[in-house]
Amino acid sequence: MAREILKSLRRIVVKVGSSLVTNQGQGLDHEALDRWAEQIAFISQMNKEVVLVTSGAVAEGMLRLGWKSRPSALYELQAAAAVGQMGVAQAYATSFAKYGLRTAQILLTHDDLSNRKRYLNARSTILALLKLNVVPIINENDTVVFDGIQFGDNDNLAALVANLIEAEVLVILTDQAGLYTGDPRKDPSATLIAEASASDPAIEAMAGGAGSEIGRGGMQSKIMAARRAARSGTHTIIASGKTQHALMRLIQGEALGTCLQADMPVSIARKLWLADHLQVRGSLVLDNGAVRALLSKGKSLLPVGVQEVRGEFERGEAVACLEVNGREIARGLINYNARETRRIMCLPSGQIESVLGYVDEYELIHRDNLVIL
Ligand SMILES: Nc1ncnc2c1ncn2[C@@H]1O[C@H](COP(=O)(O)OP(=O)(O)O)[C@@H](O)[C@H]1O
Ligand SMILES: N[C@@H](CCC(=O)OP(=O)(O)O)C(=O)O
Repeated sequence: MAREILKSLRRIVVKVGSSLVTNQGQGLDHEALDRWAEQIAFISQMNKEVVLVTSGAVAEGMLRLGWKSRPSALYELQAAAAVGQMGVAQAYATSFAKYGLRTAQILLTHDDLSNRKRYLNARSTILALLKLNVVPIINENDTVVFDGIQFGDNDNLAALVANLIEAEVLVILTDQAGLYTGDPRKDPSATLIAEASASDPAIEAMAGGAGSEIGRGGMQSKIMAARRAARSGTHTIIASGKTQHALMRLIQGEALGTCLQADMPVSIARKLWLADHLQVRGSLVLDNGAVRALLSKGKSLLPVGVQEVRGEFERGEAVACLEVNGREIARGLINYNARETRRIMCLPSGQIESVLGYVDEYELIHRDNLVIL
């Protein structure tokens, strides 16, 4: 059962929406932030990695600028978000420091994650922060979005982040106990769904979207996010952030909220995605040792095992890995462009810096970004 994974999971993305982090859209609810920090600190102590996706920039900006109602012009929303994001970062740093944790601010757009080079950089940065035991606090980079700052955007962003870092679970906390058979604000007889497949078309019909008074992104954007997360093997739990210690209780296996299950585990989903979606831009001819390391030991590909580089490609693009006889054995996202790869091939990783003057990564293709064919 998908919920079982909560007890053994390694990495989790938690998304808290506007309805939970703001005081009715005016400023941040600092006590609520303290409660998230306390719960995330509890989870980190269990050796699990947590990434927090949070809204609140526009609401905090409105308070700081003395604006009573949410503006409709995009440039005004963006200005408010720019003012408010200072407060979001500051407030989370303060709340987490109470529990001995450091935080980092990451502002992303959907475009960043569809660009392969930026995708790899965002991924490396977040994974490095997690290794350093720093909690990444993510929001949309509202300054540069061009299609509006919309309620529900962060549901989608949280799903993209879950895909980016291969989180096993995405928890979307909101103001309802989970997904109901209908919008509980309008239909008092609606009942809570405990579990469903994220790809079940019936759940979309239950979810209210734009038009409901408070939930402008509503459940619909959460279902879309769950569906997107499931494509990379991530299960989604939608639960109430108002329930006391909801996160701690979920992580200990309590059946709160709605669990929307992915049909396959993260590892397999990622490999399928890599195999299906990557247009190969070039190829690497490997020596026998590297072929063995990839095929039988599940290792990353190091520059030392590459004998020849064919074609032109940029960092983050897909390349094929060939045996000396030309047979393709794997493909993956490469950490260096073709020029750099030609300079560092056949060399031990310790020499990358002296040859190039910098090191992006010690692996040419990390095993997480590699699919064996
Ligand atoms: N089937 C449903 N089950 C639960 N809530 C629903 C459903 N359909 C619509 N909603 C609405 O979605 C709202 C939550 O979405 P939203 O306000 O966008 O939250 P957040 O700010 O946490 O992202 C609920 O308050 C509820 O009114
Ligand atoms: N990025 C914006 C808000 C995006 C948004 O409202 O998302 P959500 O909380 O999912 O409805 C902010 O920080 O104010």
